[in-house]
Amino acid sequence: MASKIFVRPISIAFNAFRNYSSSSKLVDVSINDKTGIATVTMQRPPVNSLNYELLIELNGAFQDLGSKKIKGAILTSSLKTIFSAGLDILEMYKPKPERANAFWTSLQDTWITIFNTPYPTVAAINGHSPAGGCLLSLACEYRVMVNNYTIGLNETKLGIVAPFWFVASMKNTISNRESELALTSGRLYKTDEAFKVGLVDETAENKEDALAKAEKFFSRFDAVNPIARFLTKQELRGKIVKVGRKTFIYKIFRKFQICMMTRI
Ligand SMILES: CCCCC/C=C\CCCC/C=C/C(=O)SCCNC(=O)CCNC(=O)[C@H](O)C(C)(C)COP(=O)(O)OP(=O)(O)OC[C@H]1O[C@@H](n2cnc3c(N)ncnc32)[C@H](O)[C@@H]1OP(=O)(O)O
Repeated sequence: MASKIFVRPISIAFNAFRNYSSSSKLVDVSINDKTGIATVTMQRPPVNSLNYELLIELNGAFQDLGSKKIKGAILTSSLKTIFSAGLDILEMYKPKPERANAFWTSLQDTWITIFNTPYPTVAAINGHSPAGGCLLSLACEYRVMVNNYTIGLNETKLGIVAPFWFVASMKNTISNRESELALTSGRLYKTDEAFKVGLVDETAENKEDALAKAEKFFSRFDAVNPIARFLTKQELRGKIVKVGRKTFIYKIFRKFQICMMTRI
């Protein structure tokens, strides 16, 4: 894993991004050849719920962008009022063990990929973003959210337990105290409330405003060496990924979750 992480920022320097655009069924990726900014758009109506196929496409999209010379990537949604409704409930209802295993692996891989990108990332949250939707945005480095929607890790309200890497992602963004209050109560924050606690970094009037603010974020790094930037990001985020990926506790927890899911 370490070699993969260290090779990427060097390889991106030798790849061009010009005129890149790719659209699969569930995810659209476009790169603006003037700004070098990529936009990854989830497009799985009605609510962008995260099933195995969407996660695989998302993971692939963010991984592919690692081999292009981009300034940064924005994650957003094609839907009018939903960023993502979180994990697809149908994936968790009486799944076959193999599917459940593949699903959980794809979720964690996607989180790790986005959390670890060598390039800067922003979530332009243009709609509701509960649970797994919130997790995706937390994996990005910066969040801009359109007014009057909701975001948060509401798992306890659903009677389920957020995996500890969901919790770690929240604690990487807001204080331990606020995370405890939010997670134990399953709180969904309105945009302005999320802004007050730092769960989102900026608010926006609409999607266009959110995209414009997201683009502006990347200019902070105009005078920053991209490799130094990435290694610093790794220094700050690496431990969380290691805990999420490797520990014995994680493996036990995953078995427990899959076991629970296959029994419900
Ligand atoms: C289930 C037990 C598993 C136990 C496993 C143990 C542990 C695992 C923990 C893992 C952590 C979990 C993370 C998650 O992400 S869980 C999912 C949490 N998501 C939510 O709570 C969101 C639920 N949805 C909503 O709040 C709303 O739908 C909305 C996103 C705000 C949109 O509202 P609105 O625009 O009014 O649309 P509708 O409510 O009418 O929904 C439209 C159709 O979409 C279907 N839908 C909604 N959410 C989901 C979803 N997460 N998965 C699949 N389908 C979803 C909804 O049923 C409607 O379908 P219909 O048109 O056919 O009725």
